[in-house]
Amino acid sequence: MTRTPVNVTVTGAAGQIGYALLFRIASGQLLGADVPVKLRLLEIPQAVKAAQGTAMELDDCAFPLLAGIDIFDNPAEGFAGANIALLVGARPRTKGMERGDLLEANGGIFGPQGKAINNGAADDIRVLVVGNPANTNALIASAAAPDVPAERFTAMTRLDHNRALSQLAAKTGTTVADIKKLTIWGNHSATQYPDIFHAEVAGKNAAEVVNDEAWLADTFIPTVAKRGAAIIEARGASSAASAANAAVDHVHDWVNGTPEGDWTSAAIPSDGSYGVPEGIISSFPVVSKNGKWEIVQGLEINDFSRSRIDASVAELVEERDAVKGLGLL
Ligand SMILES: NC(=O)c1ccc[n+]([C@@H]2O[C@H](COP(=O)([O-])OP(=O)(O)OC[C@H]3O[C@@H](n4cnc5c(N)ncnc54)[C@H](O)[C@@H]3O)[C@@H](O)[C@H]2O)c1
Ligand SMILES: O=C(O)C[C@H](O)C(=O)O
Repeated sequence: MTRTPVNVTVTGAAGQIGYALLFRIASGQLLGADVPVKLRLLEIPQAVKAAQGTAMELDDCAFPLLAGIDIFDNPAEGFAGANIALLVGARPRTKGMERGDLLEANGGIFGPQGKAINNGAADDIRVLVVGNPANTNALIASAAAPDVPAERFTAMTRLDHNRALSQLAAKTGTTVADIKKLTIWGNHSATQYPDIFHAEVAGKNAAEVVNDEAWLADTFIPTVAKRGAAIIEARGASSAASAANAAVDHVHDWVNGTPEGDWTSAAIPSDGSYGVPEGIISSFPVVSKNGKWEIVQGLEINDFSRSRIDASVAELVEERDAVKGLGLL
């Protein structure tokens, strides 16, 4: 093995997404079958022992691409030299907690982590925030890292994208491989807007194939947008393997590029495209070229889509203003 290993930092490594994610990274699915990785696991002190247990299991898999595992309980060490950072660990909402409390608690995590990334990560650092509220946590981390280009901070809506692919395939009697150019717009929350107006099913316009606006408004959109809650209800815990899978998809495509003739969805800093205020970390239709996300331009947005994009973006603006009010930006 001649290539220098890529340093991948994973926060919340002892959590349930961490458990589903680390083995996929170590097996080569994140970056490619010829790319060695070094894992840097960041946890809170109380969870370090559990992270050590996971590291023992990683060792026991004897992954040829896994060049090392280190475990840390402080961000400065955890992000030192990181090329890829997956920010999974977050403060979950607990009983009686208001939205503002949640944003503040997460500010206490993502602010210091952003600062540590700013001070110690590698120059080519790429950050994916998975921990909720993911878009705004990414904004907080980015604001704390003024020396890192804002475009390197992204949040995950790939799980929503994958959920939408599956729902549309089921409705149209096709497979996800037949579907292209689907988009998730806005926030990774119940206001998100899964858009099929530019999507294709086996080469035909998806909205025309479906031809059922009631299904779109009353079944498809709420099913995708509330899927996270439905999984919590069914499993008694939030999605883990599917979230880990989406994180692998996001980083894989960011680094290696999206397939020709298709696009995906990712929450990236807005450049003002499609009327989304500049700087907000919002989900868009994106392609990755030469290791950079680019927003797909020139799509016509109909009234049905416009009102839904605007509603989700308004929620992101509210979250941004709330964290600004808390002095986190
Ligand atoms: N964006 C998405 O699509 C998506 C999907 C599913 C879950 N999520 C979110 O991902 C997050 C993690 O989910 P999970 O099921 O793995 O949760 P979990 O509770 O099983 O694990 C979270 C882990 O994070 C750790 N942690 C907490 N604070 C930390 C800090 N400051 N530094 C490092 N580690 C820290 C905890 O000790 C814990 O081990 C949650 O916020 C969840 O809502 C997002
Ligand atoms: O953890 C959650 O609240 C749900 C999660 O974001 C999901 O979409 O599955």
